[in-house]
Amino acid sequence: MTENLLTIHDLSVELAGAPVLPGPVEFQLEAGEHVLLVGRSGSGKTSLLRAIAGLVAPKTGTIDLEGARVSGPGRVLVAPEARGIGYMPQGGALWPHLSVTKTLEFVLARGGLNRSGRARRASELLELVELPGFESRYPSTLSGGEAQRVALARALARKPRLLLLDEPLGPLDAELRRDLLARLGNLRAELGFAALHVTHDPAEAIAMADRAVRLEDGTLRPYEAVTASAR
Ligand SMILES: Nc1ncnc2c1ncn2[C@@H]1O[C@H](COP(=O)(O)OP(=O)(O)OP(=O)(O)O)[C@@H](O)[C@H]1O
Repeated sequence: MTENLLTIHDLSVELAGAPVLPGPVEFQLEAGEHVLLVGRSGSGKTSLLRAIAGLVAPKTGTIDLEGARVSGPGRVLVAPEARGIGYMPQGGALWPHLSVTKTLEFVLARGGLNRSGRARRASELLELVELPGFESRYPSTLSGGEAQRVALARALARKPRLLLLDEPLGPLDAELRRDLLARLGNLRAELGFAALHVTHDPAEAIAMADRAVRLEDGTLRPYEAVTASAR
């Protein structure tokens, strides 16, 4: 039996008076499901992820996680760090002044782990993304693919039930894209998180996804064309 993880109803988002996600967005995600999110540049994909993460309050509508209301009109009811959500923003957005280990430990500290627990979990995470030995490296010294893997480790640090991926393959070359997609698929099989995955190239990722949806004119629709043709 499938278990509902995320329910979005009548959602719209405004920023400084601009309708960044006009809505109304209706969406449901099952536990463990991997859904691709496509849409033109500026259609509001990042704004949708930020609303789900709790980084921005809805203008209208509601967001529920496992049946509990986490956002309502004008209100973030559950803080981002208490949602059990991992967020990999566009471009990775690593913190330039923190080493790889400090980056992971910072996130883990907010999850309440003590010092030795943080160190242990940080090294487990680096094993997971196959970057042991990178502990004291700074973002400016990492390749694009290494930086994406650190961003993935950071998003997974607190064992999220939902991973939000905003174009995780970014400007990577074809080989690195395949490598990161395979890594994501393996991690999901092992850890069981659900994923909402923004991509400009759904054909590339559809094999690992359960379905695709398209954001257009402020609302979400099934994206059958790619789902059907790529299978
Ligand atoms: N802080 C802001 N203030 C005003 N408008 C904004 C702000 N942030 C984003 N927008 C606008 O909101 C719309 C949606 O932006 P969003 O980043 O959600 O789109 P997107 O679908 O993720 O785009 P892309 O594929 O290019 O990343 C865009 O028209 C953008 O210019």
